[in-house]
Amino acid sequence: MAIIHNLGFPRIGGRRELKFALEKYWNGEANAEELVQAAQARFDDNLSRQANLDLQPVGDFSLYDHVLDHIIMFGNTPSRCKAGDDELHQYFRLARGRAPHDDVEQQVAAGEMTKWFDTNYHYIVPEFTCETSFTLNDKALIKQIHRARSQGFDAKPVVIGPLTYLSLGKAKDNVAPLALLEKLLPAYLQLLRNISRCGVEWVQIDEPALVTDLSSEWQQAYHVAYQALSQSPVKLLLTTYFGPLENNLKLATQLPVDGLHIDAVRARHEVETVAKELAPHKVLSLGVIDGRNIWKSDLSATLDWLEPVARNRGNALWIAPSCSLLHVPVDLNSESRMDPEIKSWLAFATQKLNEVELLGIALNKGREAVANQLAENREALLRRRISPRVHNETVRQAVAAIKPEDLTRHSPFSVRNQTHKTHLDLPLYPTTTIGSFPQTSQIRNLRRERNAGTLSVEHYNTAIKAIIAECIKEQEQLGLDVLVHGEAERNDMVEYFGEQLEGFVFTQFGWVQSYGSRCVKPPVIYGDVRRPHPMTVAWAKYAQSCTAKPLKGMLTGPVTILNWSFVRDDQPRWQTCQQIGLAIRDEVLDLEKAGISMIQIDEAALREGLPLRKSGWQTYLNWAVDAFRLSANAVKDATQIHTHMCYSEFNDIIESIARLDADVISIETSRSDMALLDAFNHFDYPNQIGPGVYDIHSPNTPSTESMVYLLKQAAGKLPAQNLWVNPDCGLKTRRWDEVKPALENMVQAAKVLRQQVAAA
Ligand SMILES: Nc1nc2c(c(=O)[nH]1)N[C@@H](CNc1ccc(C(=O)N[C@@H](CCC(=O)N[C@@H](CCC(=O)N[C@@H](CCC(=O)O)C(=O)O)C(=O)O)C(=O)O)cc1)CN2
Ligand code: MET
Ligand SMILES: [Zn+2]
Repeated sequence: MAIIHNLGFPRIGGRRELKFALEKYWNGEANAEELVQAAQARFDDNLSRQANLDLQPVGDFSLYDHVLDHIIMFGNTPSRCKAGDDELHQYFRLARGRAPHDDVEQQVAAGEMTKWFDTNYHYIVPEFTCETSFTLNDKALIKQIHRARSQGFDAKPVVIGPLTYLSLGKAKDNVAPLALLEKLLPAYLQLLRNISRCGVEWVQIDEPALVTDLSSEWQQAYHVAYQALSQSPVKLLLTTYFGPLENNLKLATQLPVDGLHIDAVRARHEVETVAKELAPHKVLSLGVIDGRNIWKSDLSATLDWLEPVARNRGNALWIAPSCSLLHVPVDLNSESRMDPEIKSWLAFATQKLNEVELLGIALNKGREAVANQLAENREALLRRRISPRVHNETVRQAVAAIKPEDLTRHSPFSVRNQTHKTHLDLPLYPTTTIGSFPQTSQIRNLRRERNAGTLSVEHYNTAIKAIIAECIKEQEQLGLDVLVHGEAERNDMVEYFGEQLEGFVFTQFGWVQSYGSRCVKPPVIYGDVRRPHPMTVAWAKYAQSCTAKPLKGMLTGPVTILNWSFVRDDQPRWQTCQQIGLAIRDEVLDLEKAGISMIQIDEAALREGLPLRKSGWQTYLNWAVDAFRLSANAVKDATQIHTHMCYSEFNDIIESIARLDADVISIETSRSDMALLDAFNHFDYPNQIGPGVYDIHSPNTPSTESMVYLLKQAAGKLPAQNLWVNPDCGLKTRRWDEVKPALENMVQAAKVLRQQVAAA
């Protein structure tokens, strides 16, 4: 009998119930008890949606972030967050720099956030020092296990494994995270003992780091760790996902655990080898349904290869989605407005579990038992394959006509830079922002009413124009040098473009958690991409008409649109990216024609698209950078191209960053004390850079002094005439009463630096 299970379920809720509960709590509109109640309702609902599985994951649920939960669980909370002993307050201080009702003295620097492997999910980075020690505090997890079991579920706790946990963290001094393993293992062993006492048989221990490049030291540490954990009274399912094991395959199959889960979507080619290497008494869990995309699986094709594996493995075969379903929306059935043809090609989390269930029945009872469902599935896939809506000959021809010179600016940067100096008339340390200004509830309500049809498009547009005019006025009053229109008309920097491009569909409720309470609705790219009409030109023109200062046109780049969408799986990603690149190129040229002299093309997701293994990097970077260049480089010398990237660890890809050849790049650096600029320094990066001087993810106000300090650091690493002054990222998640004092201080910081240069 094959066992069916799941690795994790989205926790934010199909209607983002958890988001709204969190934000109410943070704003003081709800108390802790109400927050906990809302969270329990989500927890219960998630379990009931997984009732048909043999085992239900527990511990995948989290109030904010599951890595943060582990930081708390292992007593790894940084001391700055510990004022008072309220654990929930400590939790949110580390998450976002403050707890509800914290006064200024209690506010702290939030924990650094970074991307969870190659996803658009962000986790809070564990902090390690030589002093770090671990004390187990597993109340929260144990409570969840009891809650699930008391409702009759066969709870399978999900825990991040010790080595992945250590590899996710960051050393705050010269400690080597691996040196902490010895101190960490007793806490893990105690945790597993406590879990066992709840009556649990299996624990899913996640080690996705096993699909990344590991040094021999780290490989060796896996032996040490799992030898120690083999004393655990519960059975361990060592769980890997997001890619093939490659040179870690032998290691993973030999560790003394009771079972191994592999991503049989991204590592389909390793299934037979793993099945052979893994001792026959061990459980082999195959992640056969793609947890990273929203297409229906080809169930019959899966069964074709799965049945022989199942026959050989007997009772020791489990099946599941490839990874946690955190990265896909909850339920396709909520999409009442979606084109029915396209909808029939898709599966969200709930539907994916249904697919796992069907495969389980087919394996256990024979395909006849689900013959109708299999036939329906085949039919849907066939219709998708032959649908005329997927192919567009005009797009194919435009792509075929791309010439190498289309990717290159007319003149090199040094020449363009001179032109910009004469045309743009900017001070030293020019100040600007990254694009978005607060997305107030007024803006969101306008959009909701427009979507509901209770507000006409004209009225909506008029209202948004007024907001843009107001935003421009605020920026002028703040004394910023280069203005933006503020992105009020955009629901999201990717979805907004997806809604206007052919080849995309968008959802109503396809929410995916990005970090904490923040969600995105990734659009679905199902066909060839074409831009039927300009997407941003009218707004940019209007905004420029409101001011004599230069205004940056604001676009999202092809790589970021690709990486933050659900992408078609019937052609290589680079081809889709190239098509998007052409669409954005058209938009760039239309903006230029409309008199916009600075155009920012955000590539926030360039880095996160890197394959997990270094061996795949160069190929990706080649086509990704080319797609950006295709979109950006048709402009005249006089036009200044900006780009923006957040979470910018650039040391290892600086050559590709330089090859983008953007005139100005703004990057996230404030949480890392400008250390990220070293790459630009060592490389002698010639173009201009705006290192972010304050962290926009925290509601706290940055002081002028803190920003002067950071700018001086920057000026020590790069020539002052190349530096811009801007926040780390867009301001859409902040309130105006947070943004105004922060930008006031930022403009002041630039003035201080200019005065110091003048005095020198
Ligand atoms: N795609 C993407 N990925 C990204 C980023 C990004 O900006 N986009 N940035 C980084 C992550 N940062 C992020 C920062 C902010 C938000 C964010 O603010 N998301 C919004 C949703 C944005 C959205 O689509 N809003 C819609 C829906 C509005 C809405 O909720 N309407 C309510 C009205 C109530 C209200 O919000 O006041 C309703 O219909 O009930 C709109 O503006 O139209 C949120 O969670 O709140 C997400 C990610 C990295 N990955
Ligand atoms: N222009 C965008 C903004 O300011 C860039 C955000 S990068 C996640 O919101
Ligand atoms: Zn950003």
